[in-house]
Amino acid sequence: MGVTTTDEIAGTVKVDPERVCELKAFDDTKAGVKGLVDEGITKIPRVFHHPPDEYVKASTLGNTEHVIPVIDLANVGEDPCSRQQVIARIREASETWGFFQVVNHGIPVTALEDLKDGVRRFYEQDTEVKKEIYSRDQMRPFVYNSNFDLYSSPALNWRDTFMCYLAPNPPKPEDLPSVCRDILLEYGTYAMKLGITLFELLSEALGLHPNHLKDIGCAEGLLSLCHYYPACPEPELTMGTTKHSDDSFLTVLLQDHIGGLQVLYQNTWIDIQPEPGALVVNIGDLLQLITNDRFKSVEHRVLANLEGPRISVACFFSAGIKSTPKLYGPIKDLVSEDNPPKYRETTVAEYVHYFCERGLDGTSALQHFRI
Ligand SMILES: O=C(O)CCC(=O)C(=O)O
Ligand SMILES: [Fe+2]
Repeated sequence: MGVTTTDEIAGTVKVDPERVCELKAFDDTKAGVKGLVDEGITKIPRVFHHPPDEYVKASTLGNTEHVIPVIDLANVGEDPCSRQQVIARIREASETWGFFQVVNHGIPVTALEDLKDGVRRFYEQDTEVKKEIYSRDQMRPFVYNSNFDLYSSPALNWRDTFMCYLAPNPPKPEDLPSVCRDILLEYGTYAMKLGITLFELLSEALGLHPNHLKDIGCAEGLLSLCHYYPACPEPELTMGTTKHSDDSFLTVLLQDHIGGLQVLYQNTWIDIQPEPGALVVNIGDLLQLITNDRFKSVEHRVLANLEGPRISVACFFSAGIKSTPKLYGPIKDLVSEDNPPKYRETTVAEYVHYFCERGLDGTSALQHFRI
């Protein structure tokens, strides 16, 4: 993994030793972005500066016409008529926005609140306790650090994150911090159940057998990322999360009331308004790949905010990446002579490795796999 920055004049990529020192000094504090805020800084370090963005914000256009759909899953199990309506809305959202929100999704609202509280408790515990576990060792069952792509991305994000795999092998309770252990494991069980329901509905939306996506392993692996976006003294200079699409098949995201999550639609940033009790669902790159571009993995980002901290939990459904040598390419039933495969086959491990090595640089990893 190289340490690079873009030389704007020559348009080439070069190593900047001063920047490398700044990155290392920040990493060595092991206190993350929250540590900077706790110190009381009023100007953000230059490694967090992002170039100005080229797209328009819908909110600045006064545009209320673009609203990501909120879909009620209350009766999908019992009533065939409402199931068909839900499937139609999911199909439309997945083909256009790549995003929708769900309510009455089966996860109790108390569990969502408990999870956000647990994540907050983790970040707001004593810094010395957190320093002990701050690490970039991806082999650990629980990995806490700031900016997974610290040494490869062109600009840092105003965000700290911890991650753990909740499936196929849930972590041992003793491998998780006691402040959020029980709720993380409980949420993992709920998220998996919801994921299976969503893959059934998505399979039907594609005209496939309801079990198709589950049977090919789309829900085998579940990775959770728990983000903490501290309040930022200069939010207009940086980003909470750089523009990216997800490397999963599907992502289920819990966001709090602060807002700042935006989706790119026709060169315009559309806000995903926080909806109490709702979960945000988005199509990932791997689902776009196996549906041969029918479902869209859409770029999104998170703005830095003045009022934070903002807390979110993203659950990524993928194959069990460490184990499976299985190849994924466009599903045979979805291709034809008129619609030939647009992607070569890949393993999930290869895809995720390529995605993570590049870091969030604002471009899509999918292009690399296009035929
Ligand atoms: O924090 C959020 O709302 C989104 C995070 C995200 O996009 C991700 O983890 O991939
Ligand atoms: Fe994402």
